[in-house]
Amino acid sequence: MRADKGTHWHLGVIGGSGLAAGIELDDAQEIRVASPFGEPSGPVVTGWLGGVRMTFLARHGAGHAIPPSAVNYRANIDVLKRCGVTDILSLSAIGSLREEMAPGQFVIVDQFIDRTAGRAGSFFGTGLVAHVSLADPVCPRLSALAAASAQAGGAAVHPQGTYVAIEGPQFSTRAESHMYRAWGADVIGMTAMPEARLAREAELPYALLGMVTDYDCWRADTAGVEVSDVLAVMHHNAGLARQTVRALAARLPERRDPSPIDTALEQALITAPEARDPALIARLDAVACRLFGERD
Ligand SMILES: CSC[C@H]1O[C@H](OP(=O)(O)O)[C@H](O)[C@@H]1O
Ligand SMILES: Nc1ncnc2[nH]cnc12
Repeated sequence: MRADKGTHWHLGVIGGSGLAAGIELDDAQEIRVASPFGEPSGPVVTGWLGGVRMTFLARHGAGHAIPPSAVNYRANIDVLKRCGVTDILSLSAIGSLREEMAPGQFVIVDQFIDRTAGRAGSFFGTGLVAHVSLADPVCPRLSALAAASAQAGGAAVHPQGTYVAIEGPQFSTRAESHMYRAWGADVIGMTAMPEARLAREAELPYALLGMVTDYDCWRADTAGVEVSDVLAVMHHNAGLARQTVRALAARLPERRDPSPIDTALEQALITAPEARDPALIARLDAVACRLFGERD
């Protein structure tokens, strides 16, 4: 049995630092969704925005209790898929590694360097091996729509940027910050990996709207990052972020045409059918429902 996404959008929104309160939705319902991958960050809020189905999840849980290393990224992506989400927009606070990407501005991230360690980074494993392509890790369609929506709301938007994901929870040293710049990274954060790679494994097109909150610590005359600075900018920007999501809902074409990412697993599975682990396949009832059966 193969589940199709059909032609309707169902946008999943993951809200990061300063955005736990979420987006106001019509007919909103808070639902606890169980996942075979463990506890998600919290209940989802699902409803409608301008006629578009939307499901929101606060990445760090209520009251920002979950640090970046302890976010259960697999469960979060799994429950969004289980809710029927077709695409994911991630909202994140980011530090800037470039003069021209100033605090208060938005960056539509299109590449990643992953410096995280020890996070569960795949839904697959022994008994079902999959290698999805991550060359182009974000969805160009959703990214372009998010950029246009942010711009329409008056935000200064950089349409591209490379995000280095650090393990945290500490901010970087100045030496690290200089090194990431030399590597070609433009912005820095602690959460987009493995979130983006898991979204790809779940065949969910993913876009990241980063909100610059600080200059990290590479500038000689700038003090190190403080959480209070990040939250002050986010507080200021949260309205613009919510406005961007509303504008995005209005801008989505009536019909959702298929994306190549909807079938990302098609060429990725390498384990022979007879060597596959039924228990692992059972856990993939949502993530790989298109290949292994409908969700109940
Ligand atoms: C509060 S500063 C550091 C914190 O902010 C970012 O979170 P998110 O990506 O969820 O908006 C960053 O990645 C760190 O987790
Ligand atoms: N400078 C920074 N480093 C890591 N994560 C961040 N989130 C916001 N600013 C950050």
